[in-house]
Amino acid sequence: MKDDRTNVQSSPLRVAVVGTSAVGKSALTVRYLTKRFIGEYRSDTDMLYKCVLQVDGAPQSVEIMDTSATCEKTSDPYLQWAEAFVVVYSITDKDSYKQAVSTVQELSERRASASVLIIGNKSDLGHLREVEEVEARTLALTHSARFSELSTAESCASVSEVIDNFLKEVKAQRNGNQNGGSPKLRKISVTRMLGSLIGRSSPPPTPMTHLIILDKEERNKLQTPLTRLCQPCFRPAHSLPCSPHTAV
Ligand SMILES: Nc1nc2c(ncn2[C@@H]2O[C@H](COP(=O)(O)OP(=O)(O)OP(=O)(O)O)[C@@H](O)[C@H]2O)c(=O)[nH]1
Repeated sequence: MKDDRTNVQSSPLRVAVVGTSAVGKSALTVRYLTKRFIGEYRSDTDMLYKCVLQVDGAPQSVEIMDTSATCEKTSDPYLQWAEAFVVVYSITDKDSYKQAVSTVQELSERRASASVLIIGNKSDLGHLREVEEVEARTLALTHSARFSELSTAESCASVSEVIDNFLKEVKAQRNGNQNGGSPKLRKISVTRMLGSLIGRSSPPPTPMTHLIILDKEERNKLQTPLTRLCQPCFRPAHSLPCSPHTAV
């Protein structure tokens, strides 16, 4: 389906970036969208980036949800919202890998048709390695997922290549086109600069790829009718709010 005014495919590719705290989800997302590596980010809220990318030769709306790991609750909202998942762990953190394994297994069971990319981040810290590459590669093979080990901090090119190719596959899968297309993607438009995702102590990057932050109204639109979400962590609140947050 196309929007005649913009010639942009109107139904966005929705990608959720998930993983435990401090594995580099925000760094990875912002690195991909802006080419910049920024050391510290706010970690108490989810960020939704809306942009238009050139995917496989055509402009394509893409929404990337950088999830916050502040509140360890069910991933249900993301399971329902996204059609593709980037599961991030740190090669220096075995627990983060265990959580990635659990997430990938859950995706296999509940979203079998979703595209999954597993990223082992922080490969520049090989001397602190706790997760062997072969482990994660085997996990990916077992679940028909993509896998890459990389350093968001050191290699912008790797981040771009891996996610570009992933988006191309997501789009191809949606279109039922198994042949894929050009791996070279180019960002062609953006909507708004986002400086607020960066911690107060960090200077804003300028210029940067323009992004949109997920505001409360937009966040609520992602909510299924029967699901109450904890605000701001955007995970379901059951009998109690997700401490220390307040249910909406
Ligand atoms: N050495 C190294 N550090 C990294 C890399 N990527 C991210 N970091 C650092 O890891 C820390 C956590 O990065 P974030 O992007 O905030 O991690 P996150 O997964 O979004 O964390 P939450 O918001 O808590 O869920 C920061 O200090 C980053 O600078 C990397 O490739 N190498």
